[in-house]
Amino acid sequence: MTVACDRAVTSAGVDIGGMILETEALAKRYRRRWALRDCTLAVPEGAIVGLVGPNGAGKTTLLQLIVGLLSPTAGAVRVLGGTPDTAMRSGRVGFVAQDAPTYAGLTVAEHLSLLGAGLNARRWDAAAARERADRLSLPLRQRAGRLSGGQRAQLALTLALSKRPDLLVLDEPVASLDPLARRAFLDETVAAATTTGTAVVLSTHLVADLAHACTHVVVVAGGRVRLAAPSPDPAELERVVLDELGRSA
Ligand SMILES: Nc1ncnc2c1ncn2[C@@H]1O[C@H](COP(=O)(O)OP(=O)(O)OP(=O)(O)O)[C@@H](O)[C@H]1O
Repeated sequence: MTVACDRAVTSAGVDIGGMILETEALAKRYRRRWALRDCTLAVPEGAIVGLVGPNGAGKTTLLQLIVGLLSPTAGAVRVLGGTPDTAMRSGRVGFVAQDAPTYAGLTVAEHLSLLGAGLNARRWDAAAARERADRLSLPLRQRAGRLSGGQRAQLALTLALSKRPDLLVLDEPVASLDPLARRAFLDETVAAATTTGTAVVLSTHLVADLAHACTHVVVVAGGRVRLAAPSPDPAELERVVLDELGRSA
């Protein structure tokens, strides 16, 4: 499916130079089953794209193609003008997977000191990482394996945000956060997009979150993009998304 809208998504064949992320007829098949088909998107600097769709729709598949954890069966994905692998190696992409992986044997402080600086020393904002960890009362001396699910997610998000990435890719980042933490995290995401131009692609089942933070919404169902458009008015968003999902059910 090729879709068009003013900023985040353009038609195939249109000059979309300068985009942080582009996918062109991107597709992934597992054996005989297509998990994602014909996905064409273009995401510019500063856009926050909310990816929504039912279980098994293809959201994680799309995000993993973007960060190079999966290879396309067909089509192409370009991140920061190059391949996902090159972009990931550059340290300019922050990625938090669905299960917010951390190193169980390392403490919070060790994550911040060893991993953070190791990811990309030039961009790593150690002060911001420490300030965020303190603000969230993450226990610095505790091993990640002993953190709660929400604390582990917050640690992974702290690492990703403090890299000051050009692209932030988040697979259900707020699922395990309490409501206040969710709202605060979304505010931080908006701040990163507006102040440093970070482009964000995040999947969520919480449509209300899209209204709060996202500039664009992409609805995926059955492995196909059903809607890709600027976020409608917050009051309208839930109805638009549910209508689209209802049509594709
Ligand atoms: N490794 C795999 N092998 C075979 N099929 C897979 C594999 N990973 C995902 N799939 C299938 O691909 C489809 C899309 O899965 P995906 O995980 O991308 O969905 P999702 O939208 O992220 O779902 P959820 O909201 O439940 O996390 C599903 O039908 C799933 O069963």
